[in-house]
Amino acid sequence: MGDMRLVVAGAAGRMGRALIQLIHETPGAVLCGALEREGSIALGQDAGLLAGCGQSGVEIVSDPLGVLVDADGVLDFTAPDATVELAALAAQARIVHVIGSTGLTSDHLAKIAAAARHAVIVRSGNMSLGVNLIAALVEKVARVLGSEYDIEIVEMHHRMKVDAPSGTALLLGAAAAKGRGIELDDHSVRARDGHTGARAFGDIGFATLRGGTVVGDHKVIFAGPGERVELVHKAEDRSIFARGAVEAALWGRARKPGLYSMIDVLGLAD
Ligand SMILES: NC(=O)C1=CN([C@@H]2O[C@H](COP(=O)(O)OP(=O)(O)OC[C@H]3O[C@@H](n4cnc5c(N)ncnc54)[C@H](OP(=O)(O)O)[C@@H]3O)[C@@H](O)[C@H]2O)C=CC1
Ligand SMILES: O=C(O)C1=N[C@H](C(=O)O)C[C@H](O)C1
Repeated sequence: MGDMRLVVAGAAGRMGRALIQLIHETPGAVLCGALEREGSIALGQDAGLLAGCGQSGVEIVSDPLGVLVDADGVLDFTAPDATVELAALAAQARIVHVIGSTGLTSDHLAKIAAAARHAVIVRSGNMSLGVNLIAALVEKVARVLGSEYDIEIVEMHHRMKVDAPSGTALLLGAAAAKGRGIELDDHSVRARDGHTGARAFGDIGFATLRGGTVVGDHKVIFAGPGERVELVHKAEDRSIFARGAVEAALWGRARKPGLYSMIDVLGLAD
């Protein structure tokens, strides 16, 4: 097999630029296409120059079909509607689709699952090794400590982030719920304001902070009788997500169609 030919969707975004830099540094991967939405001021620019890693010869374009047809995979850190559209096109082209976009609704997730019947999709709210390791630990801690330990998840991101709670917070919440043997949707508390009454037994609470340039901080708190257990992750650089995404694409190349997560890629499943 030759180098894996990768398209970056959202090429001019914070993650898009980190991905283009990382592909440039990764043996076995090569940038073959770069996408931005129609009307973007980035269209026509050289993707490598925009990302700060030198001329790549890859022009940023808006037509996905033209670039996907010549690719082995697409790295997609864009927005929910764009991701669902790309999932259908990547499935038609039978190429690997790595999805980092967050803020997906159950409707988006159902469409992604349908596309995964035809092609490999790796989706995760956080592609870093550290967060996925913490997620595995959260599941275990939730199982061991039991429901007299209240679970609260606190996250902080940069002021430009548009969705809340973060995909990572939801991933960590799902891990905690799995450890407890409950459904997150039935126990998730996303906001508290005014006279809320006492905390309900078994809730999993989420608190969202936004400000400055914070790349991504997450803390899972297990508050029990007389003690607290806290698991913390602090992202300092977007390259940790980009590294995970490129690793996922290379891993996905040898898989059968299906919907996978970073837990599968990193071999962290029990
Ligand atoms: N899973 C993970 O590990 C991580 C996930 N993320 C997630 O990735 C997503 C992007 O984050 P970030 O890079 O910070 O955001 P940015 O807003 O910086 O980048 C997103 C880019 O995608 C572009 N875009 C939107 N729609 C389309 C489309 N239809 N076709 C092509 N490009 C499109 C945007 O263009 P425009 O500005 O014109 O809308 C923008 O340039 C978010 O959902 C974020 O939460 C981020 C980091 C890590
Ligand atoms: O938007 C971001 O920046 C990030 N988004 C992801 C999330 O929603 O958890 C991952 C990371 O925390 C950065």
